[in-house]
Amino acid sequence: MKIGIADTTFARVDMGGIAIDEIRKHASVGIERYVVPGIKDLPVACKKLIEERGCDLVMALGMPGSAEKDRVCAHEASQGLILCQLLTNKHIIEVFVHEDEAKDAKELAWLMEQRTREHAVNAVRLALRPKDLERLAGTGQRQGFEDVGPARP
Ligand SMILES: Cc1nc2c(=O)[nH]c(=O)nc-2n(C[C@H](O)[C@H](O)[C@H](O)CO)c1C
Repeated sequence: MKIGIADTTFARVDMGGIAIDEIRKHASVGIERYVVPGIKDLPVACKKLIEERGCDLVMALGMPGSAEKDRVCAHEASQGLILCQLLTNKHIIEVFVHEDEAKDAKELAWLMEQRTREHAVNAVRLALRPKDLERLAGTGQRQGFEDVGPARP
């Protein structure tokens, strides 16, 4: 089992390093890292991690900025990542933290780390322990900020 980590230099936090640190706490798997300039470069990095470097699942980590052009960029990158999943039949866990989700740089750093770590656990579950995800179905999990919990009638 090999997990790929694709991340960017545009991000203001070392999301790839954090993801690798978290994965190593939960599983003994091979890890391949591929760093690109920005989120629009992630789809091909993921495809290469899967097709050329033998990854079974990839995490795509990035930080869209707060300008309108960055939001468009994030949407385009997401579409590329979805297409890559369909072309390769492998999961890509997209971990995007929009810069304006946080009120300041301190909260941004916290959110980027928290969301990355929680999705790294999801990546391990998806790759190795799918039953763990089944147990969490419908429980209102969120990555980063608080879970919202299940809705009750
Ligand atoms: C406008 C823009 N916004 C972002 C962004 O919010 N986050 C990010 O990671 N990268 C951005 N980029 C860079 C592109 O994703 C890409 O790296 C370049 O267009 C080079 O292919 C661009 C060009």
